[in-house]
Amino acid sequence: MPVPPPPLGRSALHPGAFTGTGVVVTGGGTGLGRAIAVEFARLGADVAVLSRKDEHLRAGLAALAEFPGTATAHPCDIRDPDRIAAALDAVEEAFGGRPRVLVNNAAANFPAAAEEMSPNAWRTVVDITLNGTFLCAREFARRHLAADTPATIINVGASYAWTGGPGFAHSAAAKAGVKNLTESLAVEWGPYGITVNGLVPGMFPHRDMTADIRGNLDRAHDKDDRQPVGRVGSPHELGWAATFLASPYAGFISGHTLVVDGANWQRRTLTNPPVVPVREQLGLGPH
Ligand SMILES: CCCCCCCCCCC/C=C/C(=O)SCCNC(=O)CCNC(=O)[C@H](O)C(C)(C)COP(=O)(O)OP(=O)(O)OC[C@H]1O[C@@H](n2cnc3c(N)ncnc32)[C@H](O)[C@@H]1OP(=O)(O)O
Ligand SMILES: NC(=O)C1=CN([C@@H]2O[C@H](COP(=O)(O)OP(=O)(O)OC[C@H]3O[C@@H](n4cnc5c(N)ncnc54)[C@H](OP(=O)(O)O)[C@@H]3O)[C@@H](O)[C@H]2O)C=CC1
Repeated sequence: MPVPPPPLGRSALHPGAFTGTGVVVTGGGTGLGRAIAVEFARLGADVAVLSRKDEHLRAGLAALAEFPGTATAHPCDIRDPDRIAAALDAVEEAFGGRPRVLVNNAAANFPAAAEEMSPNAWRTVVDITLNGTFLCAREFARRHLAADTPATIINVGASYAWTGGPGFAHSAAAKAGVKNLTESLAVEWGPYGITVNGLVPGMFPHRDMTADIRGNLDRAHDKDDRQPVGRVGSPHELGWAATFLASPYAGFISGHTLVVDGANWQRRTLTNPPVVPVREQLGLGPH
């Protein structure tokens, strides 16, 4: 029997747990990033949203408006190290100090058969998802290393980092890189008080999903029944996991990637459903 989560608005951590703490969420104006930003704000954090599009920056600010902490939003393409540095300067000015938490949530993805993918399509997804994550982590950590202040980084991943992602070869390879990067950085920066963890969402439908990913998911009308725990996730559950990982109660957790997916990715048998070639899944004709 599926067990529903506590409702939106509840939290395991105590009210005010993040009061006075600055949190940066890349891609925090939409979908899961916004849900993560909101759960930090609910616990009193000052929250900064970084993303490219004005409409997403405004959506992030609107979602954060009801909470007491400072909310700020800054245009930034995470592929550009100079723009990341400028955005973090602006965040520090808005907060009156360095943010202690970075959530590397922004990513890029679209379904494509590997043989149809243009070199630029591959580069774009890897550049945003893996290189952008590294560049944000690097700039954020350099500031804390220079100031000798503790910090925590959460890198949002995907479970096809372990399994491969047919139809999403670029994103799966980039997310595998993100998981591996998480492990390297946790060891490199641990001695300086910086923890680095990964956070992997499973099936969390939300209204900001890009049309082609939603289109793929919408083909299954019984999504709850397809999850081992009998239901899909609610975005605020991912926010709870992020706030836990950034809390003092997770201070001894570093280099770990936490999968929040109701055990869906471990669901394999020797007789999986019949193989449907990716071209067929994507509605492409023969080669
Ligand atoms: C088949 C099985 C179905 C199973 C379904 C399960 C799916 C689960 C997956 C869950 C795991 C991960 C999820 C996510 O990561 S969700 C996050 C997705 N969100 C976003 O991607 C938001 C941001 N995205 C974007 O901004 C754009 O979509 C883009 C990634 C394209 C980046 O924008 P940018 O402006 O920088 O790039 P361009 O538009 O200039 O495009 C660059 C090249 O990429 C080619 N391209 C773009 N879209 C497609 C497409 N849909 N198909 C093929 N190629 C594409 C584009 O043509 C450019 O290449 P060229 O210059 O060679 O033309
Ligand atoms: N939805 C799901 O079921 C799953 C999601 N994930 C992961 O969860 C995270 C959030 O996904 P989700 O909320 O669904 O996706 P969304 O498409 O809603 O959000 C992606 C965000 O990334 C931002 N972004 C994209 N490119 C850049 C860039 N170059 N610079 C700055 N910001 C950028 C976008 O903002 P803007 O366009 O304004 O730049 C957008 O807000 C991602 O890391 C994704 O890979 C993993 C597994 C499953």
